[in-house]
Amino acid sequence: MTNRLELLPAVDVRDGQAVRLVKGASGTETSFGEPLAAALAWQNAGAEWLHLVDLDAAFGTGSNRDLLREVTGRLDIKVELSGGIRDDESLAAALATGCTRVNLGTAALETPEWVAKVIAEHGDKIAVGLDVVGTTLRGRGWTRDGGQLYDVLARLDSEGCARYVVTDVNRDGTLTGPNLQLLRDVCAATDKPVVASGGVSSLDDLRAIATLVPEGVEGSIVGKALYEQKFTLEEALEAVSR
Ligand SMILES: O=C(O)c1ccccc1N[C@@H]1O[C@H](COP(=O)(O)O)[C@@H](O)[C@H]1O
Repeated sequence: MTNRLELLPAVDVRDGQAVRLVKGASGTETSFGEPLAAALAWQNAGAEWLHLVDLDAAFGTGSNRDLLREVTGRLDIKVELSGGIRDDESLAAALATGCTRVNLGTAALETPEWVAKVIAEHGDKIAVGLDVVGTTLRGRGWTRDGGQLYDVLARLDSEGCARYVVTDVNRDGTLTGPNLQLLRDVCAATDKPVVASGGVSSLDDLRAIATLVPEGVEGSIVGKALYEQKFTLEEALEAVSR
């Protein structure tokens, strides 16, 4: 595990556009233009990772698969690919993009046997997104309850899941700060690295998340704060470099 907090700028794609949502709610989209342009901007600003999400696939309203494959193929940086990866076919397509890892959400709640199988087959190419309201997991575009956080975490740990992407749904896209207690609690419950997601609004938020690196937080996704220019990616990378 690295000592420096990794930053993963997010490019969430809906209907071919880079968007940000509020609390993951469909219909709250603000559009930020071409996904490839956004991704290349983060790469050019020094990003080592991109968190790339097919929101239509997550919501079940369509697919941006070809576009996400093109974006991933055009980047030199590591890509965490997410949204709608729920079976052998969608997993094979996601991995074939050349992404560094995929992030599974709904599947971990609805098809646990399949997730155990792909964890065994693909190791650290598989992360699981634990998207929570309180301690209740949400799936299907964060519209349905899907079990209890610590029960599912214990199950996935026992199956060898390599990493968790933990999102506080009620903070996501709100610029209200990360849920540090949730991150601490998840880190206390697992030895596996945790990527924080949801709520980052300032460089101080990133510095606060960085204090949790010794507890197991490996990285942080940054979305709306970058798009709304609360700080630049260069400033963010500098803030977590010390
Ligand atoms: O990132 C979002 O804003 C988001 C909002 C609503 C639903 C999903 C969202 N993001 C990503 O989608 C995966 C889950 O996709 P699936 O359930 O596997 O199809 C989730 O982990 C987030 O990374």
